[in-house]
Amino acid sequence: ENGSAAAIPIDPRFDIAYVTPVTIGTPPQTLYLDFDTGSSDLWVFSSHTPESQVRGQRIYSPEKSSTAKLLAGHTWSILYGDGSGSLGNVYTDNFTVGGVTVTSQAVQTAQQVSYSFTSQSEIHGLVGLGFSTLNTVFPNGQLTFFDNAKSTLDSPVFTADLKWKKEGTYDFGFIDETKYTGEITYLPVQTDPGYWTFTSSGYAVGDGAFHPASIVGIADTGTSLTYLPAEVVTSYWGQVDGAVDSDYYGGYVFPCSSKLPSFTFGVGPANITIPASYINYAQITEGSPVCFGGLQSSSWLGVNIWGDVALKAAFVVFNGANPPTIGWAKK
Ligand SMILES: O=C(NC1CCCCC1)N[C@H]1[C@H](O)[C@@H](N2CCCCC2)[C@@H]2OC[C@H]1O2
Repeated sequence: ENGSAAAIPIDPRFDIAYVTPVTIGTPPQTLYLDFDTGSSDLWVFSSHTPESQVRGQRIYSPEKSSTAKLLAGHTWSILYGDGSGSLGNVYTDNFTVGGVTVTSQAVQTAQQVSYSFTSQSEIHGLVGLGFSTLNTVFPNGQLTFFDNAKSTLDSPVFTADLKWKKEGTYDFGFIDETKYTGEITYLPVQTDPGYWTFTSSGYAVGDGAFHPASIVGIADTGTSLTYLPAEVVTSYWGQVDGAVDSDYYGGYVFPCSSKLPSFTFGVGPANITIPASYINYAQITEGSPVCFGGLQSSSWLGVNIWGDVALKAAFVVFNGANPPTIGWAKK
């Protein structure tokens, strides 16, 4: 059975993250979760989360679900690249997204969440869509929703059609031809250690010359911005009046009034162009004349990350066949 579900920006001002409605248990409990191709744990705020750490989030209460089963002796603990994290225990239960149901999905219930989760009332947990090798459940790692659902889908794929300051969609099991233009270019995926890792064929700043290069990076729906090698982002921000790489603000900032070029990245023989407006990410604080860039350096990270700023410029196919591939199309 295929499915389709909304990807809703959690903030009307800028795209920090996108959440998608899911139902868990019997009778169904609806939560809004952050679908994250950069991790592989499905965890939720729950009746096990201390009240002091819950601030407006919906919670999953396994004790109210007739189909919930404790996965005895299993725990989990995850730390994300931004320093946020959570930990807890594990149930299995019915899990449905956009009409696709997995009847015994591992649902990781949070017993602790870090402050950045507590402070985001719109995110009620995460659905990891990375490879199941990254799952942190101990002693037995659990399968992602996609890995569990794959065999029931017409095709072992899911697609991301994220949008700038608008609601997009995640589709499961099929490729909706109305959501993109031209051809989809498929690239090989390196599945070790478990991210959707691919190699971009280069970049161009605005209308400038295309620079062939091999940029190895991960496609990460759970990361707001895009992080690329220093020489790439330096050449981009060098074209923006007043742009500086600020230790104070933790990245490239620029005068909100400055004109930004677009950014094009290669996908095989094709390319995707990120409009300048997507790279004018957000004012430092409400009303500030200082703006924070959507393109930042990955030099401190050790990995290049194609986050939402890049993904929302494309229609992206996460093909879970053997071997997996990733498809990119203009839209
Ligand atoms: O840590 C990363 N990415 C890193 C960013 C820095 C550079 C390395 C990658 N992604 C996380 C994201 O920040 C979290 N956040 C929660 C609060 C609202 C915004 C989303 C959310 O939880 C896990 C995942 O998504």
